[in-house]
Amino acid sequence: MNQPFHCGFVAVVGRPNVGKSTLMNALVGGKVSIVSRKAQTTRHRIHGVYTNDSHQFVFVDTPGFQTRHGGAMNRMMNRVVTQALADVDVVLHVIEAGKWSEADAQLLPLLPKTRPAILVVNKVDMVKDKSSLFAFVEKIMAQHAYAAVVPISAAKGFQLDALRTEIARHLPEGEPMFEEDALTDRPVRFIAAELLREKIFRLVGDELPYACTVVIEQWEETERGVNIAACVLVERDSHKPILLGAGGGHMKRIATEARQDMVKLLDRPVHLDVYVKVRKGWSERESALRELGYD
Ligand SMILES: Nc1nc2c(ncn2[C@@H]2O[C@H](COP(=O)(O)OP(=O)(O)OP(=O)(O)O)[C@@H](O)[C@H]2O)c(=O)[nH]1
Repeated sequence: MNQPFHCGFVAVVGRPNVGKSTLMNALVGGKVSIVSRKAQTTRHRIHGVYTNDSHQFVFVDTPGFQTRHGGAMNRMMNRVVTQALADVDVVLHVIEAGKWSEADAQLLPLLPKTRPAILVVNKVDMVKDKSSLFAFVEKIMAQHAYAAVVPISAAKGFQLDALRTEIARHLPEGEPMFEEDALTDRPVRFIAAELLREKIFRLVGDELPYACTVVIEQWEETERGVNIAACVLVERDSHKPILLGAGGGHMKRIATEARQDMVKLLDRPVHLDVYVKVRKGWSERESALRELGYD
């Protein structure tokens, strides 16, 4: 007799920069959520989907939970985290091996009491003395009734099968929700916008990316390929020249690298035009955020 199929939602939470996006991409096996060295590059809930013979895992990536900075943007981000946890089958609480901070502890009260949470200790490749991890993990396990603890390295692909097996134990019986080869339920144009935003994060100085968002203004599929017009919204007039760089050189490099990724994503030639517009105070106005698609 065939085994029943299992399918469920898996939330990935953790303070900024612990490696949530890297982990989700490694588990799903495709580039879905953007990865960057800077904190808080993920503003959206993103579903990544992984399907094998017996299980479908639907991953929910969340923004880094944080309380350090005020503002409408952060209130909204923390609300997204809470919402993401309310309706899932299992939660992965991702932390960094050997590093437990106040920001990690602040997530504990948000972990659902009625749903299993797995403590995922990432970046174990960075720890020389692995035996030191026992005492580290023990202290954290005492603070929440975790269903399991799995040490991993998302970047090196270490112990990912063990983690999948542990997650699978908590997925309920049910038919698959997505096509077998689906990576994400987000439209490709959203991912294309994220690819451009990722390049801004990688190539522009420290503060500016936090004041940027990307809106895809035009998306035209032709026989020759896809024509895309993207607009980068910035907070202040002074941001514009920084983003553009001397003679527009900076933006040219950002657009070139983003276009190369878009070609890979769409598997077709891409023509990309990028504009920069100033829209004052966009990150402070929740209504403006909604308008721009940050629900
Ligand atoms: N050494 C090591 N570095 C890792 C590992 N996993 C992730 N990283 C690095 O940690 C940094 C942050 O990774 P992200 O995946 O962007 O972290 P995140 O938690 O999604 O960050 P936010 O979007 O800010 O919440 C990146 O530079 C990754 O390359 C790992 O297993 N080992």
